[in-house]
Amino acid sequence: MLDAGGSRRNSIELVGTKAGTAMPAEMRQVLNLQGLVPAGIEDFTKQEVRAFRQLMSKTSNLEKYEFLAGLRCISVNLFYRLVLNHFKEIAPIIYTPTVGQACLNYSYIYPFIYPSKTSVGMFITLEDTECIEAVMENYRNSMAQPIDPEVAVITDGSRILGLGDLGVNGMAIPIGKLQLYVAIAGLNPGRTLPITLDFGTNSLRYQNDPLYLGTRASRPDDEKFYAATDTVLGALYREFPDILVQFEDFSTDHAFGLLERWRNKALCFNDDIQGTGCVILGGFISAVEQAGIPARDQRILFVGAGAAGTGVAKQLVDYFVIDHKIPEEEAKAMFWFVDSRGMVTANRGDQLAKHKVYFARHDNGDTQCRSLDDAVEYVKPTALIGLSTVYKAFSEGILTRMNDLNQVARPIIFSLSNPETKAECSFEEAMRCTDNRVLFASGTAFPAYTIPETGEVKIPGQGNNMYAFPAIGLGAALCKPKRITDTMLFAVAKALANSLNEQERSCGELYPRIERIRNVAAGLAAAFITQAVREGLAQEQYWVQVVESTMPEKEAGQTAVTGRYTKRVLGEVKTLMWSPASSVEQYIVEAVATVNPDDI
Ligand SMILES: O=C([O-])CC(=O)C(=O)O
Ligand SMILES: [Mg+2]
Repeated sequence: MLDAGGSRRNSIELVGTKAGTAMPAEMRQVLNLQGLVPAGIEDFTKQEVRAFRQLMSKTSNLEKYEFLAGLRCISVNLFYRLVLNHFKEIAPIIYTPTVGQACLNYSYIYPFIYPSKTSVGMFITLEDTECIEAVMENYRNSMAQPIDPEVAVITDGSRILGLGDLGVNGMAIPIGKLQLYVAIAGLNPGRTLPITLDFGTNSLRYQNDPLYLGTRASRPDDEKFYAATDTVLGALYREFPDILVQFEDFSTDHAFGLLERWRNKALCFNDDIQGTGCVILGGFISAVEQAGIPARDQRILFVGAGAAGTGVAKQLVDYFVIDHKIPEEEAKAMFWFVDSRGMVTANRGDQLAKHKVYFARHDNGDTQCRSLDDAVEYVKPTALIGLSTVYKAFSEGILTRMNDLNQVARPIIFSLSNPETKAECSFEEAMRCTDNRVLFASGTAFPAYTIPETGEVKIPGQGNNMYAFPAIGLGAALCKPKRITDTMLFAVAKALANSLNEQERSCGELYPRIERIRNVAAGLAAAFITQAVREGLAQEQYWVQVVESTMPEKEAGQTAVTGRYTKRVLGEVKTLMWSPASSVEQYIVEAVATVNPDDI
């Protein structure tokens, strides 16, 4: 007879690598399945080929998303095998940009799953916060494997990508982010925990939608919001003391508020402020190096002054201060902001939100630029960074003007808003309007562009935080720092800029190619760990020893950390972690290792 734990184990194996048509004859016999499955006994590879064919036969990306979500409920292993072997094709489905559509439709496409078998994650209402320990316990009991989650991605759905308040429908975001943790950082799926705080939505459309899955109420005021999130986070850290919490897609004020409240007392970071900041800084460093003018001559105009915008700009200021020895006031003066009311100045006559004050211009005299066109004329920027969620905010006129203004240096244009329907401009537009001279990065994935005259194929940089968060999470999961500091994130950004290979650099690219993302993430995680040890914040003794024994030669240290990690994964904790640096074959070896036919 099987106890509860036994039947849980059983369900893992049935969805494991020997499931369905891959089940060996003996297993079919034991389970009395003769005559109930086709005769062919296949290997996992064939199942994968069939699944990929079925995926590709779907006509829309949303259908592909639904297919993959369903597949994941049936076979976690097959799902991840597909994701890993076809990462380039599948990442834009399970993640940006299709995940945006998935969020908009989440209440319609919610898969029919049985949470007692395959938990999607936690949906926590305000009422649930009153019995939060029971919620944690329920989650623990629902897990397929009796292991603690290592990373939680948490949202309240109040600012999903650039799509606004989507309430509980935002759950597709933590799910997608954590799938990338598995695919890029090698985390065990069972160690990932998506959480949506279903505290209501201010969208009347959803409140009145009969199929809406969440709480039909307006959002609580700040006092209630912070009290409830404190309750949830407190319980989460009590239940899983080592867990890393990634805050995701909270509205701007709460994004800053939660980060301030928690960053110094627990292991957490905000992906939209710090993760995005890291990636943009990494790409920006590469762009500044390739632009053709001294770094201190950059004039940087930010369009959009929300959480992401000012967070990113602060990190860029640090870069100029630390790497180029420019005094902070001078570095700050290299930045201008435009928001919905025009250029952000100290004297434009409105009460500036707290996070904008640092960057408000004081040197504009009577000039107030109300439009982006005016600001471009006034600032004469060398770099234009869009985090505005205003679709096509970078008009052809603005892009052409950037080209005219930057005939000596190559213009830097980052169109970072997400998803594509919010992007400030496309790669193609930026290329066409700048005689193909642009140094470009975007938040969403744009297709490659073929220069008509030469036939040369150019690849746009995807300045998406997926280059950072899996690496930060992996680094944190391994060395368990007491907290995450700005300097640790700075180390990740620098490592990202340094990760470009010769070929990528010579093509004017700003980010490593997506095909290399697993190896790149391992290097970034190593940089994170090295810095955490340097700051005395790493708690996992093993890592402290490894890193300290290789300091101060940073490069050598990084290699050593990555190498030891692989060894550790395969040797000591193989069922708990999958190596980010390992090949797909090794990954599969790990997956197979979790299957134990004797338990059936
Ligand atoms: O999810 C993404 O692609 C990037 C991101 O964090 C956001 O736009 O909020
Ligand atoms: Mg986000």
